[in-house]
Parts: sequence; C-alpha cells; structure tokens
Amino acid sequence: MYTITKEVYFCYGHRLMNHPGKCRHLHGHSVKAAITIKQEHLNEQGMVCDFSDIKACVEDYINEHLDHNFLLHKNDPIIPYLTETQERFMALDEHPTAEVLSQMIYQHIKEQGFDVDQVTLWETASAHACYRED
Ligand SMILES: Nc1nc2c(c(=O)[nH]1)N=C([C@H](O)[C@H](O)COP(=O)(O)OP(=O)(O)OP(=O)(O)O)CN2
Ligand SMILES: [Zn+2]
Repeated sequence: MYTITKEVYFCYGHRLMNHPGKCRHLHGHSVKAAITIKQEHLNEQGMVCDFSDIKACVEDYINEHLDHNFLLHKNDPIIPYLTETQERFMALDEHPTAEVLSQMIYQHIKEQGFDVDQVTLWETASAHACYRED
C-alpha cells in the first residue's frame, strides 16, 4: 500500500460553545490540514496521484466553506447578529472542533472519488485531530 500526503493551509474563526475553558470565547486559528491518499498500485507516472490533484480537489471547497470564515454551531447566539450585519459565517450541526472539520474535509475528498486514507487537522502547533474510516 502506498500513501501520499499533501498539506494545505487556511484560517478560520470559531468558538466551542460548551467548552468549560477559554475555547468558549470567539477566537481564530491558522491551521494546516494534511490529506493522505492511499493506493495499492502506482499509476503510469509512478504516483498514487499528483500532489497538485489533491490541492485542486480541496482548494475550492476550503475557500468556499472554511477559509476566512466564521464556523459556528447552529445554536450559537451570535448568529442573529452576524446575519443582521451581513457578516460571513457557516452554521454547523455539530460543534466546530478539529475533529468535525477533519471529517468534513475527508467527506468532500471521498465524494470527489479519491481513495482518502485520513485527514489530519493541525489546529495549533501542538494539537491535531485526525479522521479516517475502516
Ligand atoms: N479534542 C479537541 N479539543 C479541543 C479542540 C478541538 O477541536 N478538539 N479545540 C480547542 C480550541 O479550539 C483550540 O484549538 C485550543 O486548543 P489548545 O491546544 O487547548 O490551546 P492552546 O494552543 O492555547 O494550548 P496550550 O498548549 O495550552 O498553549 C480546545 N480543545
Ligand atoms: Zn479554537
């Protein structure tokens, strides 16, 4: 089994509404997502796939949904204010944790037909979450 990993970088604001500590406050992160694709056999170019194919697969999704966006739980009380002032945000059914964002990116890549192994989201230099299936 071969795997390759492409890193992409973006940033977002969020808060974790039920967090008992500082993360319940509005704050932001500049993050790295590491996307790993797997293949049993290499293609005619000797690759799992081109690194640039992975970037092309995720960059529109990240720019449209995650990058420089405010990622909030759908019950966050700031949503009416952001709506009223026409600020950008995305309301999620789940809390906007690194785990949930990893799963969202994973799902998108899978839907594009890639054999995705895992997505790891580094939310800070010392903390990351990973989503994989199997
Ligand atoms: N399992 C998770 N725990 C936490 C998440 C998460 O997404 N999944 N997110 C947060 C905060 O949003 C933020 O990432 C803070 O993380 P943390 O590492 O606690 O913050 P610091 O960088 O300030 O860490 P220090 O090592 O204390 O400097 C919290 N938990
Ligand atoms: Zn955070």
